[in-house]
Amino acid sequence: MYDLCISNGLCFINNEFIEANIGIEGNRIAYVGKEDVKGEFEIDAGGKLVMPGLFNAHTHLAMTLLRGYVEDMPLMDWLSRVWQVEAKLSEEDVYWGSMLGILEMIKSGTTAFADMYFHMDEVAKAVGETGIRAVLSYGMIESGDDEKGEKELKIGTEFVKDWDGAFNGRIKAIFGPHAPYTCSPEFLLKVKERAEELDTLIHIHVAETRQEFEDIKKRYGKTPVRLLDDIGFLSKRVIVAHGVWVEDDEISILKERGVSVVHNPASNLKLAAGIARVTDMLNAGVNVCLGTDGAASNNTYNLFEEIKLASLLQKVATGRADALKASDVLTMATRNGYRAYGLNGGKIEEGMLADIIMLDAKRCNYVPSYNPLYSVVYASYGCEVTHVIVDGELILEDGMVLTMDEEKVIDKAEKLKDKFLVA
Ligand SMILES: CSC[C@H]1O[C@@H](n2cnc3c(O)ncnc32)[C@H](O)[C@@H]1O
Ligand SMILES: [Zn+2]
Repeated sequence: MYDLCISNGLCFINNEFIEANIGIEGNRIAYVGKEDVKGEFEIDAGGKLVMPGLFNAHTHLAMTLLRGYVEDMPLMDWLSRVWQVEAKLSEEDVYWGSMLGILEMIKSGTTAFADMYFHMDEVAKAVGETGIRAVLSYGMIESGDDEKGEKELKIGTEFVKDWDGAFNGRIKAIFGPHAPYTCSPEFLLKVKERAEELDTLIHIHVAETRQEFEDIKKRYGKTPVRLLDDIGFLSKRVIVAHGVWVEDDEISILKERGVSVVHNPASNLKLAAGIARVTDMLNAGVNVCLGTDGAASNNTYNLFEEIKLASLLQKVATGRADALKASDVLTMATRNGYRAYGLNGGKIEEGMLADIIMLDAKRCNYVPSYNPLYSVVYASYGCEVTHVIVDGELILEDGMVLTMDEEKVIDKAEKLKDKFLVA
C-alpha cells in the first residue's frame, strides 16, 4: 500500500508516453511499472498524460507585479526603469507578487523554480504555504563598493543559513550575485568562498546581451565567461542564467567546469538579447535547462511556452528542422533543471522526488494525437494541466489549486498595482 498512487495513465518514461502505474511513498517515487498499485490516496489517470513536473530554472518571481510595466526596451534601459520601481517594493508586495507567480506556475505544470530576488524571506514563506519546490537566492548587487558588498554577502549568507532545507527540503537556499557587470571579481570570489564553506550553489546572470559582452571586454580585457573562468569562479556549483553571448572556447570552458546554463528564450527575444547557442552547448555536453526569467520581461511564468520557443528557435538558428528535438527540449525543462540545482528529480523513476504533473489528453489542441510527446511539446497552452504533485503531496486537483485562495491572490495583486502607477 503506497501513500499515493497514480493508475491507468500514459506516463513519460524513457522519452515516450507508455501505460504505467506509479506508487509514491513519502516524497519519493517508490514504484513505476505495469502492476496494479494500491494507495491511501488513489488518482485515476485514465485519459491523462503523466510526466515529471517542469523546473523553471530562472525567475524573479515577484516581478509579476511589474508585468507590462516597462515594455519594448533593451536590457540596460529596461533595467534602469525596473530598478527605480523595485526600490518601492515592500516585503508585503514581494509576498503577494510571489504568491501570484506561484499560482501561475502551479496551474501551468511547474513543480519547482529557481528564484533570485530580494525580501526573500517572503518568497520562502510563500513557497512553504503553497507546497511548491524552490531554489531561492537573495540577489546581491555590490557595484564595486566594499561596504555594500559586506552587507549584501551578510544578507545572502543569513538567508542560506535560515532557509536551506526548510519545509522537508522543499527549499534549497543558495547564493545569487546578480551579474559580472553589477558585482566586481573580488566580490564574486568572496561569494564563491562562502558558497564552498556552506556547500551550496551560485545562481548568476552572465553573457545576456552583446552590450554586456562588449562592456565587460572593455572593462576587464576579456569576455564574461573568460573573465569568470580566469578568476577561478566557475565550477559545478555555478548556474549561469542566459549565456547567450558565448564563443566556441567558452562553451568548452562551461563544459569542463561543469557549469549549468539556463536558457530563457522569451525574455531573450523580448529584450532583443539574442538567441542562445543551445544546440552547440548541448552538443558539447553542457547541462542546459529552461527558465522564463521575470514576469516583467516575458511576460508569463508558463514554461510550456518556453519549451516550444526553445525548440523553434534552434531550428531557425541552425537551419535544421531536427534541431532541439521534442524529447531533448522536454529533458531540458524537467531533468536538466533538477540536475542543475542538485536535486534528484525530473524523471518518472523509482527513487526520484515525487514531483509529477498530469495533463488532459483529450483537450481539443491535443487531438488527434499520433504521439503525445509532440502534443505536449508543440501544442500545449499550459492550461491542459489537471493535477500537480510536489514532494508527494497533491497541490493541484482537477485544475484547482488546493493550497491557495486563488481569488484573494489575484485581487491583492491587482490592488497593489495602484502603488506603482505614476500620477
Ligand atoms: C538583485 S535581484 C535580481 C535583479 O535582477 C533583475 N533582472 C530581472 N531580469 C533581468 C535580466 O534579464 N537580466 C538582468 N537582471 C534582471 C531584477 O529586476 C532584479 O533587480
Ligand atoms: Zn534574470
